[in-house]
Amino acid sequence: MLNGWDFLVLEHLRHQLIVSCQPVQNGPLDHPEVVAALSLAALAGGARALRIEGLDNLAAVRAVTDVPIIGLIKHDLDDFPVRITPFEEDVDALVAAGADIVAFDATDRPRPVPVSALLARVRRHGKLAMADCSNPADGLAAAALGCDIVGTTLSGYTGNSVAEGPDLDLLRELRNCGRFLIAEGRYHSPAQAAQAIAAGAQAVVVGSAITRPEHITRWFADQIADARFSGGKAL
Ligand SMILES: CC(=O)N[C@H](C=O)[C@@H](O)[C@H](O)[C@H](O)COP(=O)(O)O
Repeated sequence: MLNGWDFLVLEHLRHQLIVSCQPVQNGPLDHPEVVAALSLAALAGGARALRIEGLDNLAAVRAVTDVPIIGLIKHDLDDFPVRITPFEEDVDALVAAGADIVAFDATDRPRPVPVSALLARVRRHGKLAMADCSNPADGLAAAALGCDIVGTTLSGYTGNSVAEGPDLDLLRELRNCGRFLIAEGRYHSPAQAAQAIAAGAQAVVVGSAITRPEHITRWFADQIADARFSGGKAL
């Protein structure tokens, strides 16, 4: 059962845009002050909330805005494939740095700490829990455990290659999961974000298409290269 404040946070996000401000790692934008600036730019454009990775970035963004922040920490672990907020200590640190919502990997993959323990830790802090899922089974399991938010974040990222396009079918399969459903992952155009809402999402997270100019530039460059060589002959 949501408390009054959490209910208000989710109502604030209903059918709204959330922008993930996660610069390309070690790229020219990968600095807390730049993440804070990207966040303010996203809010100026109509984002209702932000998704921020890393404690320094989170603290820098918390210092400039009161909007809801989904916080996460990515680790590259030697022994486990899960990356997003795998440890209870990560939850504590994210809350201390200002996260309102804590996102963690909720896929059915080997992990150092069970999803239930991460959820319990988020609960202990009185914050909202977002389960980053990859398929219907993950989403339904996270919903049954009591995660407040189910996200499609990890669809297409648990196999050997990254899928093309957003997973609208997963939204359709989870639209009745009974939790606040967030579309996330490869929403690269406003039209696709609108399709997510039509497919049952209650909010949409967009990252790369807004805050990773390296990726956006590559999409343009690749399309132009395709046009240059279309039909097998150079223009
Ligand atoms: C798979 C994974 O680690 N996803 C991460 C989760 O926080 C981010 O790298 C993504 O940028 C984010 O999910 C937004 O997605 P997109 O950038 O496609 O709009």
